[in-house]
Amino acid sequence: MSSLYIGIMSGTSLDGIDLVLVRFGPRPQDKLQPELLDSLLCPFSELLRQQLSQLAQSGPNELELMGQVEQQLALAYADAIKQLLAKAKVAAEQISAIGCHGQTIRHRPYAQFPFTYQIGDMFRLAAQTQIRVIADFRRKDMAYGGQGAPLVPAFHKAIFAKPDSYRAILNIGGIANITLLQPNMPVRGFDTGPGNGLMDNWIQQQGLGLYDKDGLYAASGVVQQDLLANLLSDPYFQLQGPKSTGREYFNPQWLAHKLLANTYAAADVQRTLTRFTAESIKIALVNEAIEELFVCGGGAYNKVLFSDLQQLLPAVRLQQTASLGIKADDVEAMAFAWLAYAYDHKIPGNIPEVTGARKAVVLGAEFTY
Ligand SMILES: Nc1ncnc2c1ncn2[C@@H]1O[C@H](COP(=O)(O)OP(=O)(O)OP(=O)(O)O)[C@@H](O)[C@H]1O
Ligand SMILES: CC(=O)N[C@H]1[C@@H]2OC[C@@H](O2)[C@@H](O)[C@@H]1O[C@H](C)C(=O)O
Repeated sequence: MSSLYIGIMSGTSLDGIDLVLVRFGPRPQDKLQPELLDSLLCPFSELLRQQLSQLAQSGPNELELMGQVEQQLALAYADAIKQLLAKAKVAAEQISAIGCHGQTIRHRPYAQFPFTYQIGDMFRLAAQTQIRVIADFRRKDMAYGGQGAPLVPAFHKAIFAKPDSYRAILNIGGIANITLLQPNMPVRGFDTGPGNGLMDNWIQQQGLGLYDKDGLYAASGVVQQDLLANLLSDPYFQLQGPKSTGREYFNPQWLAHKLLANTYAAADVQRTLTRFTAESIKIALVNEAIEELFVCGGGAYNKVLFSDLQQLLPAVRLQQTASLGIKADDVEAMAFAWLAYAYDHKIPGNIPEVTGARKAVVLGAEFTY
């Protein structure tokens, strides 16, 4: 019998909760394509968004705040799941499991004792929904010496790889990450650097909204070449993979440091940040003979960013993942539904060449109701 899974992703953009309902075939060895049945985006309340943003950086009273926010987040996830089930007209009993990423509030793969924290009380989520939850996907990879990220490459390989074409999948969320699906080669993948995160921060600081819809604000500015060169001079871009990063590094303080004593027009900064994301992705792909690049994550909708990427990668056919049947918004959440399915079928969820782990392992832990 086929089985239904729910995937939940709330990522570094802090825009809200992405959910999908997916049907998987009964036996992984049949390699049936998963069927995306429904999806939903539930924005965070302004208070929860602010609290999560606060927790993503060091500050006073963190532990107390984290305890409170973990519970609120679980309730927000549970509410979002109830909305999805009602929309899809599916009962909780029909769902095999929820695969939930949780909310990253700290990711320190380069610390003396590397660690990564994804919060959200998964027992509360299971109790509220009466559905078992598979979560905590990153820490086992880290326990085997990996970075704990990115994890989506195994899913990309399972559903997007082609034997005769060099495909790459680019996720542009708050942070951007790439998966390289080169025929007859181990899958590679890593975080390329900032995605929309710095652009979101900047437009928010100008009081012009939460993000630059379709890149319209960036389109009103001009790329400042000296600022662009300064941004690209960060050593992260020259590091070889495995590598991963987050908001603890590429954040408003990082940008403020780069802008020091300069008085660029605000729209020019937005335009330059957009170009910067595209240029940093180009650096990551410089020696790769990619034929097709599929873009997902909210950044796929930024028209200026998309056109910058196409201009910088003229030999590559650039498309959104929608052309492969999965909307840009749904890919990451679907990956977490797949990781829950992989847990249930004892399929490793990490790729050692990607994360740097010593071996491939089944990721996640089960939270029962
Ligand atoms: N129409 C649009 N135009 C421009 N940007 C958009 C549009 N829609 C979404 N975005 C951008 O996409 C972001 C959300 O992307 P997404 O949900 O993929 O990120 P995330 O999952 O939170 O991050 P990550 O993948 O790093 O964990 C928004 O914050 C915004 O910057
Ligand atoms: C620690 C963490 O939450 N990392 C996220 C983040 O958002 C994008 C990029 O940085 C990626 O490494 C990862 O998410 C995706 C889902 C991943 O693990 O593949």
